[in-house]
Amino acid sequence: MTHATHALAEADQALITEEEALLSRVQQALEAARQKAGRTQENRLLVAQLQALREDAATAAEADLPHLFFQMDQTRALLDRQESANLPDAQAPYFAHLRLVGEAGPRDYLLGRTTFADVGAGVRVIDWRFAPIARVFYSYEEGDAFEEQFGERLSEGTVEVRRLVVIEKGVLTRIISGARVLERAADGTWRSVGRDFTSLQAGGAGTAARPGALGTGKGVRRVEDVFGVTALLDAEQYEAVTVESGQPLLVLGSAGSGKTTVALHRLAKIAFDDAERFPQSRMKLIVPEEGLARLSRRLLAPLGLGRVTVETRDAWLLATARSAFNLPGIKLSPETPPLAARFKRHPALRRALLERIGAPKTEAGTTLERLHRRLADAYLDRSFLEEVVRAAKGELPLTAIDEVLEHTRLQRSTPLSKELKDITDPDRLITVDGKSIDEDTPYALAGTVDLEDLPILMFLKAQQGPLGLERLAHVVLDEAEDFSLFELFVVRRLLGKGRSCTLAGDELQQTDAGFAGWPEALDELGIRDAATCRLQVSYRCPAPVVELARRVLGTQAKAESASRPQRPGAPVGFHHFPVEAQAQLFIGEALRDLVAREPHASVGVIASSPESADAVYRVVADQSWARRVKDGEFSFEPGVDVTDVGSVKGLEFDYVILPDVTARAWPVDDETRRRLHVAITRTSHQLWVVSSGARSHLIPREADAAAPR
Ligand SMILES: Nc1ncnc2c1ncn2[C@@H]1O[C@H](COP(=O)(O)OP(=O)(O)OP(=O)(O)O)[C@@H](O)[C@H]1O
Repeated sequence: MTHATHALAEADQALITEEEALLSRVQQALEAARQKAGRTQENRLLVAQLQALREDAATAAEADLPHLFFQMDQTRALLDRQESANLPDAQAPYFAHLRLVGEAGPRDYLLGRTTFADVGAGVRVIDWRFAPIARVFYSYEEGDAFEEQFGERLSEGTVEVRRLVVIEKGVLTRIISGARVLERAADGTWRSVGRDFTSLQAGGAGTAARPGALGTGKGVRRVEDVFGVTALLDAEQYEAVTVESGQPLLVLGSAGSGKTTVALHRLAKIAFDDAERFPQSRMKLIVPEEGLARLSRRLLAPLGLGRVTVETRDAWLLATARSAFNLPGIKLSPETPPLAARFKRHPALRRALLERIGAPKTEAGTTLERLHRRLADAYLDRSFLEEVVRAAKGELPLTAIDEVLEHTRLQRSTPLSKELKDITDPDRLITVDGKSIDEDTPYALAGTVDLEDLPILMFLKAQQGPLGLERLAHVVLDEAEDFSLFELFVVRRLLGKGRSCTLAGDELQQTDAGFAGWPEALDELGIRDAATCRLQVSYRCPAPVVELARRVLGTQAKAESASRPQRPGAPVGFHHFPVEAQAQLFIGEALRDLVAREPHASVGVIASSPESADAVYRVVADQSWARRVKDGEFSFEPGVDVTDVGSVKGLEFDYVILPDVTARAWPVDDETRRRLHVAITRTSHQLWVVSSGARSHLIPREADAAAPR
């Protein structure tokens, strides 16, 4: 490969030549290995089979051809898979180059996802999960002296070369060595560019960004870097990833500091180190929202963890309760009133309940029906409810009491079908619009159980004996601040004595009631001795976004827990309009313009509520790139997702627009502060805050001065 290398220093050119020669050597060695694998017994059979099918096809009747072609395709796919099994992907075989100089002289190592060696050719690709080479890569800089235990012996030396390399479709396109970044353009020429992690990730050219204009050039083109963030883990993240597999781990850090990244890479490392003890089928990731569940599945697959189950908290609770109570189905209430839900998740209830109800005396008393009746008796006891609200010390309003009482009464009432049992004509039990007679009436609640009650019922059952659940080898709870003590109690039962788990969380992103504090959470899980790490760098959000997010939190923001932004970035755009319709039209225009300029960008329009999201969506509904995302059903394709703050935990978008930052939608209270903070911190490149009428008082005053209109 030859290049015009204008404006490149000699040293840069030498570096490129060296890396290209290395890649070429690896590709040749891989090709040789592939061919050798192709000559194995099994492959010979497949090749023979393919040949026979080809001969059949030459003489077959036309009607038989589709079937024969199908078989040929399948055999060819099998052959491909066999040949490349356990070999690195030749299109992107590694993501880093390390040269260590020790007693035995210099030695090159390449870090990738699959180990491969051809010593004769001087090629050593090492799986990133393989210590100690990986430890040297993640923990030392170029030029550092290192000292690590390599098996039995202590190895010392210097890190002569530590480079990140991006290989796309078999072609080397970027080399990052310390502060030096070299990039290959589409025409094959190389140039030297400044170091910017975001350009590494998104591949954007980067243009001067102003608050009044949406777009920074980051979504112009897309780079499918198969190794993604694995190559970029910092030393402290790697330290957390490599915490011993049996040890419980709590990963803390502010929004976008890489908590999910660490938790998922830890899973990959554990599965690699001890596949027998930690088979994927016995590891589970539980997250509070559907959107994050979908994202996590996408992130797990390239880490080789496609068989780890990812469940939302609600789906997990229902499946676990069905199994604990041995029931094929549980009739859930369509929705728990917000204050009743908050009451049932509060730590004060966890403390008061056992005293009130006590353990069931016999196994017969542990059916869901009987336990639910006893629980409902407690919920119908006003003095008990008052005691819990008092113990909550202001975190539960007094009005929660009446809401719990009323809701429980409806749930314990006699179903309408029983009251109307004398009516024998089934048609008379259907309304004119075809619905069942109790649908959309308070009677629909009769005989139902709230989702929030499921962990409580399992907690009560467990006081009598085991829950009979299948044990898990490792559990990851992401957004762990959204799990109640009762839910953590059930997780503890799933883990049994193993205790191997990873909690990733940030108390400042707590959006579901019930967080008791980290010491209490660890106590409930029986892992008070968990290793704890606090991630220090905020990778997702540029500095202006981090600053706004901090200010929105008000006094809840704690200096000691703040991660520092890793890069500057576009200023936040504040846009205020007299009326809502103007704001919406403005957003519609800006989106059209942005998508035309940056077709590969991901944009999140994050409203305060589903209703508000519906209203904004109307202005772009006719555009093919606009999606109204409900219930977390994100596709993660380029384009615009119009959604609400209740669906975006753990997600990120290149551009975020908050379309309705009004005083009514975002009032001043601690919970709203945290919700707005979550919405703001979804931004990876640029944020716009749009308001109309009276702007939310959560937005600092100086924003007026910064506003471009
Ligand atoms: N060391 C790193 N270098 C560069 N980018 C990183 C690094 N670690 C994580 N990232 C990127 O930062 C973004 C945020 O990471 P991640 O989602 O893991 O953070 P989080 O702390 O779980 O966020 P949230 O609090 O919103 O759930 C992702 O795009 C991730 O790929």
